[in-house]
Amino acid sequence: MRIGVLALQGAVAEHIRSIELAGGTGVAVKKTEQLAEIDGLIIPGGESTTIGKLMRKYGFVEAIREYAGQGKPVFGTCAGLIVLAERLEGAEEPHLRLMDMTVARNAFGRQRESFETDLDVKGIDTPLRAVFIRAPLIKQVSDKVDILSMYKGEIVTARQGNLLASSYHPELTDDYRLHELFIGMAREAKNVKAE
Ligand SMILES: NC(=O)CC[C@H](N)C(=O)O
Repeated sequence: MRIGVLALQGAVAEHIRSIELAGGTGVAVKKTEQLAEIDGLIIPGGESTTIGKLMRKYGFVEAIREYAGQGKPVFGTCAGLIVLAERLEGAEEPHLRLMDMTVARNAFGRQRESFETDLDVKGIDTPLRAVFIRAPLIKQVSDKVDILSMYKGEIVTARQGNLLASSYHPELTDDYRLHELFIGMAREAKNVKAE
């Protein structure tokens, strides 16, 4: 499976490394035309305001909405999760408005800016190592969204059909099982299309 990583800003090389560890081929996506050549897209962590601005500038908002609308898988991690949300808490403008959830940015406060933990994730048999960095939280989801993991009573991993989102960085450890799960989603989407 060829998995693209949106390469406008953020942790791009790290995601490509995890994709390759998980048995896929990682591609840095800098132009909208490249979406036609990939089986799934990851929107990395970084700074959602910057990623959102650059997405608008280079035509990615419409292009990714169309890509996801065709049933192709999209995975947002940390800032990427913020970018996927239908609603953001406060007065902030949402970006792609693809996943039916409300997200709070920088939800852990200053005292817990960054930390690592082991998370139980639906579909992964033993706890996943997760790195949280100025992480967002999913505050509310509609019934279209499947909750895959919680941390201290808060939602940190979710899936809505072909869309996957994590509050944390799954690409900063050697535990690439969430990438494996996403590659499985890409394989599934491709098979459905081929039938
Ligand atoms: N690690 C991250 O991606 C941090 C997200 C960042 N705090 C934001 O609001 O966009």
